[in-house]
Amino acid sequence: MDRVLIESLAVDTVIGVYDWERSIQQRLVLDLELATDIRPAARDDDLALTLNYAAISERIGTFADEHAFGLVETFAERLAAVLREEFAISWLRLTVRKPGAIPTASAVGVCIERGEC
Ligand SMILES: Nc1nc2c(c(=O)[nH]1)N=C([C@H](O)[C@@H](O)CO)CN2
Repeated sequence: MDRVLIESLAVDTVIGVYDWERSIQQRLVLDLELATDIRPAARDDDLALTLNYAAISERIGTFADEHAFGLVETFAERLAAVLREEFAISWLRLTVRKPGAIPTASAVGVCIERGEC
């Protein structure tokens, strides 16, 4: 299956399990692979026939603004569900990295796959 890609999308949100994390925003960096057949859009050169990565990126920013989860796992799971409900995404791979969490690591985070290809 073809994929629409969104790479290194940065969002700032309240995220973390410790008290000091509940009153600040921290950066998450997201990579998404979104399965879709790109041939209809390519055939007609029509944005309406594919997954609009601009609209999806904007929705992710809104989602990050609206929530304040403890775990990156919860952020990833809930975001994947919202995106699959609101866009015609049959399968996705979502990586959520929290680059500031561990000073001696470039990033930590999770990678999930949901749906059928
Ligand atoms: N698997 C996870 N481990 C940890 C998480 C998490 O979201 N998932 N979060 C934290 C803290 O919030 C940490 O990021 C603070 O530096 C610890 N472990």
